[in-house]
Amino acid sequence: MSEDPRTPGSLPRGQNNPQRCPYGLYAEQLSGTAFTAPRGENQKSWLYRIRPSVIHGIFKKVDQNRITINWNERPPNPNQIRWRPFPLPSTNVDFVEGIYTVCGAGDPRLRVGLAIHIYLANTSMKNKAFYNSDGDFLIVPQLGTLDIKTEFGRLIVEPNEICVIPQGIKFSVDLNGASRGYILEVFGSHFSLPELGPIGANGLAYAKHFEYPTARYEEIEEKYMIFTKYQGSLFAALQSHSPFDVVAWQGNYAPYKYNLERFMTINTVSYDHCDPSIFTVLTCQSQKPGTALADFVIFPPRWAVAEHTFRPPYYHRNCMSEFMGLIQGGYEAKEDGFLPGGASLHSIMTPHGPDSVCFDSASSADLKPTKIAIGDMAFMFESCMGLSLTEWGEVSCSAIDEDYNKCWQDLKKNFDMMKL
Ligand SMILES: O=C(O)Cc1cc(O)ccc1O
Ligand SMILES: [Fe+2]
Repeated sequence: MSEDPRTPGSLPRGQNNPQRCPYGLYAEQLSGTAFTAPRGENQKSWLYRIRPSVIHGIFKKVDQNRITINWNERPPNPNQIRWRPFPLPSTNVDFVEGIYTVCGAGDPRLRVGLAIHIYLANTSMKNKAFYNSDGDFLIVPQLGTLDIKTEFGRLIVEPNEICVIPQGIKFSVDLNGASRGYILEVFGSHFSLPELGPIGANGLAYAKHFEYPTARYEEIEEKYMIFTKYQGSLFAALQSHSPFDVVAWQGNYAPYKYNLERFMTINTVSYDHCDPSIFTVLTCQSQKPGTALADFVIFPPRWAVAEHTFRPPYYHRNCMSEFMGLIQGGYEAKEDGFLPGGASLHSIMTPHGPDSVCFDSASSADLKPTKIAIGDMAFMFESCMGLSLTEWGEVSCSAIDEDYNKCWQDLKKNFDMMKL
């Protein structure tokens, strides 16, 4: 619930849809779930705005090949994939012009699936707004601050913070220089906090630490270009006023941000390695109980105290897809090659795990309590879907590390049947 402080009393009292709204505003509902979704999942907001959203010109398709849902651009590739830091643009590029789809699966028309994008930009969006008709964006900035104007108010999101802009909500991004980051897009359902089970009522990400914007309208009678991603293609329509004209809003469907440093990390205090689901910040559930269409998981700074344990991530084959990125610092399973602004993809059943340097050092490390470096922040998008790489992701991004697979090849045979 939020009112622009310049217009007190702008939220109607006692009802959503008065015959005449305060200050001559228009009432508009934004539905984020079906009208009839169960109460616990139902999401909607009421916006009180200077003009209703419907006053816009005709949408025309934008000619571009960066954003896609064509998962057949490349043949399937079961190899381990690693990207060096994605190169920043050398010309002026704004946030929407700088989004490139790397991989994904499913179809926004069926409301099932996801896409992973990288943004590489350096210029503010001028009289432009974007909304995603296909699903929610979870944005992970790695370089540069995102100053995001949304219909619901302003969100300033820095590296080590994330934000979620749900389906349909218009936003515009101002940048203060070179900017790079990751976007997890989910089609068809929304992000929620994971269940805590035996952890109890406290732990992981606290609901109270999610920050929502305050209504802030602008009254600008100038040409605005409204972009939307609709069924995987980009469209643009012109209108003669700012879409950021919401004076007040109420409801539970709104953008938000979260500072990853607030995460209350839980892990072993005895022995062995917890599965990385213990670090889930947000989850977007599939239809299958307990199985995520996409989890957003972080690897935050923490104490490692496990006794008689190989502490780094175990060697692994997974029925899920694992896409990883690095915001800053390093990652415990890879001594080098996995760099801030880069990424890796370990697809369904593709073996992965610590590189040989990491294996050797962790197998003989002195197991005193150690702090996994302050400032490290790796993350994972984990999905039950098999992901297809795009042409950009596999070829034209020019960031593929062709030597990635070599990092495991000199893992030695240590087996000795005489030595227990
Ligand atoms: O590095 C990875 O692949 C992610 C990962 C981390 C971990 O601690 C355990 C399993 C796992 O897949
Ligand atoms: Fe894994």
